[in-house]
Amino acid sequence: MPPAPAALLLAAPAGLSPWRPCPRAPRRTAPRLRLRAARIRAAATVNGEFGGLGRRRLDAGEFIGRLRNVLPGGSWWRLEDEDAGGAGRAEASGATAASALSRMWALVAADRWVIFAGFASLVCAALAEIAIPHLLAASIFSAQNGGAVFYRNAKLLVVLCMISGVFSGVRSCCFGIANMILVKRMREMLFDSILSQDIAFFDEETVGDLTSRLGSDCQQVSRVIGNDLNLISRNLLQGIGALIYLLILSWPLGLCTMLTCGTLSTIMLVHGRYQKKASKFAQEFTASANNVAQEAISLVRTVRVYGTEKQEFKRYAKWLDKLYDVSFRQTMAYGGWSLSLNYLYHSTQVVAVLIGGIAIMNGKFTAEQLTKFTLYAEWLILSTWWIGDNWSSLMQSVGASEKVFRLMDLLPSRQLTSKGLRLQKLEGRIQYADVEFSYPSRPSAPILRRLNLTLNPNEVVAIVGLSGSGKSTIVNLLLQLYEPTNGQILIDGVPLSELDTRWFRERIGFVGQEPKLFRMDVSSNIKYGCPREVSQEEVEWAAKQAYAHDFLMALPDGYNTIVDDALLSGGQKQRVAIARALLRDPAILVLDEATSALDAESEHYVKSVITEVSTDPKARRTVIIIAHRLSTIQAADRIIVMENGSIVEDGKHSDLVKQNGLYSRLAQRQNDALP
Ligand SMILES: Nc1ncnc2c1ncn2[C@@H]1O[C@H](COP(=O)(O)OP(=O)(O)OP(=O)(O)O)[C@@H](O)[C@H]1O
Repeated sequence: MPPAPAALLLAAPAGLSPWRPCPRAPRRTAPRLRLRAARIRAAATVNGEFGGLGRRRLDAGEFIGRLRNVLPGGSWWRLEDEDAGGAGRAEASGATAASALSRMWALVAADRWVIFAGFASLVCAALAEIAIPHLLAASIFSAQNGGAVFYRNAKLLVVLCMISGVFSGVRSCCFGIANMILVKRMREMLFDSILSQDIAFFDEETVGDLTSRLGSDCQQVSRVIGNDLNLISRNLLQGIGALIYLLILSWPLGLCTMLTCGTLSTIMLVHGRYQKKASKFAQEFTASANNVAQEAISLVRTVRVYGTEKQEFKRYAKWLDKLYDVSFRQTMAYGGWSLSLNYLYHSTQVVAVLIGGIAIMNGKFTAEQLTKFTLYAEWLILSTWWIGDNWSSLMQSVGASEKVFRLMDLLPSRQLTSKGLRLQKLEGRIQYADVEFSYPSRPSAPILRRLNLTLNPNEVVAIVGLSGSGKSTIVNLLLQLYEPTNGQILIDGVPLSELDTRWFRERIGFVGQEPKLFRMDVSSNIKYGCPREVSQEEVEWAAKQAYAHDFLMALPDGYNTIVDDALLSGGQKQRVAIARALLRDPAILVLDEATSALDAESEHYVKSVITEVSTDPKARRTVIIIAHRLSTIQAADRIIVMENGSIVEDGKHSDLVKQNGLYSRLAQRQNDALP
């Protein structure tokens, strides 16, 4: 028996059987796998309403219509879903099994010796195994006629069993190793490709989807070499050997068996193609279920506070239901395939015994020949069955591999491939010249409109404005997370796009609105991404500068305490992030001041940075502060006021207050809000 559809097993949470519909989401409402008009009929069939078992009696026409839907080729089997992403479309333009396999071969080609050794063992084991039924029958019948031939046959049988055992073991090991190599390389390349994409890519893709490609899809592909190809090759060899033997023994009976196998192969191809398509849907649904789970778990505090556990469960169950639906059809298709096999298998046996028996009675065939025939016919049909099983599994893996390969084929971000200029020294002059920008995910919504702004070296510039006015976007462009749609940014007079991105980023310190920490110790978090080797003293120096040293020393293991995003308060995380930025001694420091809760904690620091840059010549650098609390940035050299993606005011605090414009209104509003 082949394993149950893998996507189902991978996606189903512990305790929730993948073979049962989710109890909370009745099949009547939740699953929206639209198998065209057949959906309702399909549900009726699954629920046992088909054929008069339900409450309403069906007339003959309706009955025949429904029967036609569930028969092979009927509309019940059609796989379509509006929410299935590219699954349906991918099928139309999908790569063939051959091209997917050649891609996989390219990944393991460096270690081809393992595969060659596996195939050599496979041939030896198959040759030994193919001779076993012949010798078995010969031994049994030679026992009737005396000892010598029987003992010779028995010895040969022992030797063949040993050869088959040893080479089967080597074969499994080699293919298993090749498989591990394939999955490891695939995951490495996929992860590398994902990490090298432009940030705009991550605006469109979801974390759950991408981790699903890395996890379950790669796992599904892992069966290709170790299981599918290995077993298909073995059974193919054995099947061909058995067929030749049968034709030599009796060509009419051999042809009869061949006919059965031909029919089985046709059903196998249709079944394999169906499984391939179904597996793509299962893949999409698994990814969507993962996505919901990932989102709900990462936002579990919000979920708890708003009491939306049931809502989240329903969202998750919706995808599980879809997965169930598609897996149900996969299982039914597999059932159909098994049914055809059993039927054809037993018919062949009966036909062979009937025709062979008549031939024995007519003296044209011996009992030993008929026994050998039956053994090899069984072998041939079982080989065809196993090839069919492994073929459908192979098709599922090919289906799963297509999206993985498509992601792997994405070109890396130009920033990571191009070698740009490295200036002798970064002075810190930043010019935005006629910069226009809209986010790639919303190209029709202009965010920055012909922005012209110059920041001089060592100047402390604060950017203020209403929420959504484009303040963070200005910084995003400087950090090269996105590129301007029009215009350009110049750094010390050189277009930013011509600079070596890595070199430039090493000279920028950035503290975002919601700094993230990695799950590692505090020291490593502070050192993260630092382009030079740093000592513990330097780490502590940076922490002191960021007013983080005291609370870090109070942690259970001080600087060795393992932290992550959930283990420190927002303000504490921000101070660790500030220490991280300062440790680089950046020529340009960017502080995207957090809104609301963090303001009080960051205010003190922002003020001290401004004071330090103004008074300490060693600390001088270009500083950009995106500020929400205007009281923190009064001492800045310049304040830029943004509205709807344009600069509407530019000057010192004292001048802007007098202008009676947006800044003075904002300042007034904040003053009024103070107790
Ligand atoms: N990745 C993105 N994709 C599409 N639109 C975005 C993206 N990031 C921001 N935007 C949009 O761009 C506009 C400007 O956002 P931005 O974050 O620059 O504003 P902001 O002035 O920094 O706001 P806040 O003060 O609330 O942080 C907003 O309308 C926002 O919805």
